[in-house]
Amino acid sequence: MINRSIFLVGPMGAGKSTIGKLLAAELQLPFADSDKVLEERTGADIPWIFDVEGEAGFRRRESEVLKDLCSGPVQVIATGGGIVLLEENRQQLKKHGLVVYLQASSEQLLERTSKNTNRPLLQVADPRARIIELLEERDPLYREVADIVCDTDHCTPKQAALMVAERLARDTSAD
Ligand SMILES: Nc1ncnc2c1ncn2[C@@H]1O[C@H](COP(=O)(O)OP(=O)(O)OP(=O)(O)O)[C@@H](O)[C@H]1O
Ligand SMILES: O=C(O)C1=C[C@@H](O)[C@@H](O)[C@H](O)C1
Ligand SMILES: [Mg+2]
Repeated sequence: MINRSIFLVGPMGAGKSTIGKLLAAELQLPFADSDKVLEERTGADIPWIFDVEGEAGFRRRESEVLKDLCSGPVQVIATGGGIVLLEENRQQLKKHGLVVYLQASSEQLLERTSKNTNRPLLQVADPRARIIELLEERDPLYREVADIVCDTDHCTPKQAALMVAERLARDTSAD
């Protein structure tokens, strides 16, 4: 039985938002996306927030959103790729959720993030190098919080959602 929210973590382009929606439908749970909640609350999009308030301002807003989502109803929650950077966020995730790390190779991440410009941290001359650098820094943090790790390189979003649902059913069957 799933009695805690399911948080999807992982790098930009791992598919947290895309797979999260499909997973929520599969589990018949509501869906929330922390990036979207943050944008709605702020009344501005992520590039604007980074421009005006810097990454530190964005991270403050992100932590507030996470706290509220953690005290809300049980649902599937796609998080932002940098949610694991702050220790207090990692504690919240571990305490309140079942955490799924969606993994993908840097090549896949590059391909999946190259189609739009709404990710400020990737608006650099060499996004491939940035993706590798972020992955090196963050992979241990995603693993630290994860109950389940799923590789999404070789599956469609639908297949990935079904794979996560199966893993969750297995892992929560003893609860
Ligand atoms: N398993 C997959 N196979 C192929 N394409 C995928 C897969 N998962 C996601 N995509 C595509 O990659 C793009 C980025 O996915 P998505 O926005 O869900 O990533 P994200 O993890 O939420 O990233 P961010 O941290 O920036 O919010 C989308 O166009 C999506 O359709
Ligand atoms: O990986 C990150 O740090 C980010 C990922 C996105 O989901 C957004 O939260 C924002 O673009 C920052
Ligand atoms: Mg997303």
